[in-house]
Amino acid sequence: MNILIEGAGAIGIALGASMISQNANVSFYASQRTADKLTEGIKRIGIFNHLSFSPDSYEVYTDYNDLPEDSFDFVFVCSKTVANDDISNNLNEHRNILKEGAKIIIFQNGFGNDEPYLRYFDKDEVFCARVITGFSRPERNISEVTVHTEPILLGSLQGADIEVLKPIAEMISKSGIPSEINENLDKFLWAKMLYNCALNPLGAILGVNYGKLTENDYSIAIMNKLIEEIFNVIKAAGYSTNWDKPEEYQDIFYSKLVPDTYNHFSSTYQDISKKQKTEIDSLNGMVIKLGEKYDVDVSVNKTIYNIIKSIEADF
Ligand SMILES: NC(=O)c1ccc[n+]([C@@H]2O[C@H](COP(=O)([O-])OP(=O)(O)OC[C@H]3O[C@@H](n4cnc5c(N)ncnc54)[C@H](O)[C@@H]3O)[C@@H](O)[C@H]2O)c1
Ligand SMILES: CC(C)(CO)[C@@H](O)C(=O)[O-]
Repeated sequence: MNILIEGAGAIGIALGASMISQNANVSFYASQRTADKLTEGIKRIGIFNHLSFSPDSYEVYTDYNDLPEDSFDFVFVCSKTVANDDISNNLNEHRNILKEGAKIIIFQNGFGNDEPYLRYFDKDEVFCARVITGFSRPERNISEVTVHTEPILLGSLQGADIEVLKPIAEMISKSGIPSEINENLDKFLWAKMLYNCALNPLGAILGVNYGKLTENDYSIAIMNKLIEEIFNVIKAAGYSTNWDKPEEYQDIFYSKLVPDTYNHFSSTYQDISKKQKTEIDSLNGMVIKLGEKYDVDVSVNKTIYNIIKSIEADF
């Protein structure tokens, strides 16, 4: 099985190492800086078993024109969501690198990340994943698995047959990180959206970790309003979650989800600290887009979104 990994970052390196451990042929598309570091080999460290591979175990490309024709069975999209326009355009322009029936799997936070790819590829060619395993990259060629809550879920937001993803879920699991296919991926992605949209931007704006946001009535009031608006959007757009009412979600949010991740500083906070564009368009930005489409009040999400965009305006 030949796999192209788009984005050799924290998730990309970890999944690349996982797939190599299962005898897949892995190619990374990477920036020149990362490609240079990948000449030293790659490692997956942290929780679960450790994996280490020499540079002759994989290929690295920095130019689409060098990718071999008629090669890849799967493309794993492991970049930040801001790169989706670029990656989908490039995959379309260089379709000849894909084998007949090749599948794209998007391992990103947020909702609707398949949309840029669906401009060019069919519904049964573009899949998504829900990842709540944490990864960090202490060095450009090393990925550390830092936390793990639930299996990596693979599925479709377009109702496509997901049996084709089974070998991938099995290989990720056999590599040591639990993974499953799931018919209701939208439910799980919306659950992750509720969590990330409530916590990430507010934590970034206030410069605090997740836990701190639950320690005063003012930030709690903002998060509750964000959660309410997202529930209304989910309903209006015809999706659902495992909770009927915002209050049911808020109960588990304050009693379990946030305490379990109390010390975490959101990826939005980390992006802003590095002065790089955040994934806000795929998080609260997607809530706003759907809210406007279905005529749902999303004014608090819009205010939070506008603050993040104002901060980013200088990057
Ligand atoms: N790290 C985590 O713990 C975690 C957990 C769950 C979900 N996610 C999601 O996974 C995605 C990737 O996160 P990450 O932490 O691995 O990010 P990262 O910044 O470590 O890695 C992203 C990589 O993509 C590369 N890239 C940038 N533009 C590109 C382009 N146009 N084409 C190809 N590659 C490009 C970057 O050079 C970088 O190496 C994000 O959507 C994130 O929200 C991350
Ligand atoms: C789990 C996590 C690290 C990635 O989805 C998230 O909470 C974030 O965005 O920081």
